[in-house]
This record gives sequence, C-alpha cells and structure tokens, in this order.
Amino acid sequence: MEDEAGVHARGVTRAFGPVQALRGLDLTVPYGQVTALVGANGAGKTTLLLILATLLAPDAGEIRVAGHDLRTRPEAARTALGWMPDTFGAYDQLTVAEYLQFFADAYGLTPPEGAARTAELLTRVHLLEMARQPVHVLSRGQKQRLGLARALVHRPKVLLLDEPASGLDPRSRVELRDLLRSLAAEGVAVLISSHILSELEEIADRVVLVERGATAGEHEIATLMAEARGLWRVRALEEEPLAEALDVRRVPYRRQETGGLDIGPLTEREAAVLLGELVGAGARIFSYAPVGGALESVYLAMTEDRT
Ligand SMILES: Nc1ncnc2c1ncn2[C@@H]1O[C@H](COP(=O)(O)OP(=O)(O)OP(=O)(O)O)[C@@H](O)[C@H]1O
Repeated sequence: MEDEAGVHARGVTRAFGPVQALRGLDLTVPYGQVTALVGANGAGKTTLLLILATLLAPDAGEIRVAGHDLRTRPEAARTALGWMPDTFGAYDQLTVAEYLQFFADAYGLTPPEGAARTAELLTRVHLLEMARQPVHVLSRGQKQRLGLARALVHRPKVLLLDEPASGLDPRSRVELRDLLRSLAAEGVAVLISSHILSELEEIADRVVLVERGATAGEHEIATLMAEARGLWRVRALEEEPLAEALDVRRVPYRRQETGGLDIGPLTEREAAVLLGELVGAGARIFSYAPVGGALESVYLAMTEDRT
C-alpha cells in the first residue's frame, strides 16, 4: 500500500526498564523533503530512528514506513528504507567495493547491477579512489560516507540518518548537504537527526523538536527564517536601562536566556536610528547585530524551562 508520507508514526512509546524513552511521539516525514529531528541528549531520537528502521520494537504506537505497517509488514518496510546509523558496523576485512557489493547482493541486485550501483554510489560519495582499499583503513568521515552509500544501495524511498554529519570535515558536510537535497529532489523522504542546528537550517525543510520522548513542535524552516528576519540582538553592560529605554519607545523585545535582548522586527534604517537613541539615553551597548540562527532560537526557547 502506498502512503501519503514516507513515515507516519502516531503515539509511539518505548521504555527501557524504568526509563520511558518515548512517550507517545508523533511524526510525519513527507516525500521530497528533508525533515530534521532535533532534541537534547537523551530526548529519544536514536530510539525513534531504531524503531523506524525496524531494529527495535516499540511498546505501542501506529507506524507506517513507505505505507507498510511495521507490525504486519516489517520486511516490506525494510526493503523501502535506507538506514545510516551513527556508528559503523563490522566487515572491516572487505574492500570498500566488496562491502557495497555485499549489500547489493543482500538486496537482490544481480552481480552486474551491483557492480554498476557500487561504482555509481562510490562516485556520489567521493570514495571511488578508495574502492580497492580495505574498509578498516578509511577515516571516520570516509566510513560515514561509505555508510551513506550502503544505505542507498537499494534506492530506498525513505532514508533515515542518525547524526550523519558528526565525523565529517567541512567539505564533506557541504557534500552531504548537497546529496541529501538532491535525494529529496528525487522524491525520497529523508529524516535526519543532528545537533548541528546552524547546518540543519541549510539541509532541512522541516524540523521536528523532540523533548523527553514526545514531539514538542514542528516547524517549517522557511517560516522560522522569515520570523527571525528583522530581529536584532542587543547586549549592554547593564540590561535594565536598556529595557527601560525600549519600553519608553514601545519597541517590542524578548529577553534571551543566553544574555541580551532580541528587539524588533525593525528595518536596517529603524535599527540604526534606534541604536543612536539608545546610546543617547545612556545604554552602554557593546553588541548590536541581526539575529542569526533561527533554529537555534526556537530550540533555546524550547529548552528554556529545563530543570
Ligand atoms: N538500550 C537501552 N537501554 C537502556 N536505556 C536506554 C537504551 N537506549 C536508550 N536508553 C535511554 O533512553 C533515553 C533516550 O535515549 P536516545 O539514545 O534515544 O536519545 P537521543 O535523543 O538519541 O540522545 P543523543 O542526542 O544523546 O544521541 C535515554 O534516557 C537513554 O538513556
């Protein structure tokens, strides 16, 4: 059965002994988009990804991957999904090409198909020159790229990645971003967990915030960016005189947990005029700049009340 989304999960729960890792989590991962899972350490992201990859059973919940119910059709779901874990498995004695051919074989590709697919993927993840090297000589980042190629061997409709950028150098990160964007453009439903918020803004279309095992919010990245546009972060030696000067002028502001006030929305001209007035009113301002990192702001606001 075809489904409207690559992943459709409702009310997913999972406990490990006394630890309730997931408590009724909902998630939709549309085709043709990159969805990012963001949450604090221990929020439940890896647990969720393992469940979606059919490697861990949930205690309860309704889950369909590529339209296949994980309870009744796990094999069909497995055929439709690609999974890249955050750590690399064994098979160290194989060469890079043999490693991919092994998985092509496991997914039922004929030897010529497997060889062609291996060459195509090694080119795509920039490992062609390493094809004859044993896997164990690869660096961490190269292993991660091989792991991504492995996840793509059978042209999955749903791609699940746990922290894929963590071992990558800056160039490889840009290449990963481009690769994920091109897969989404080809119609793949991509779900990625990551802590690198600034990067997700460029990779992802949507972000799902996970907090203590449940969905805490879902945002379109484009909307977040638009909301952050026109906000300015101001820091002063003393915050109270600055806040009073803003109150007098009826300029809206929000205090940031990390220090400073976010004011606006203001145009550049308005911001420049206001800066002159605030300094004139005695505020000892040492920093005044447009707010960057929309995703980071939402994330920090979400975790503000953490105990
Ligand atoms: N196999 C396990 N046995 C016992 N507890 C587990 C197990 N796996 C996960 N947990 C617990 O479940 C909770 C969620 O863990 P999970 O690894 O899913 O979080 P995460 O969001 O991926 O965190 P991180 O960002 O640190 O990778 C944590 O409290 C963790 O200690």
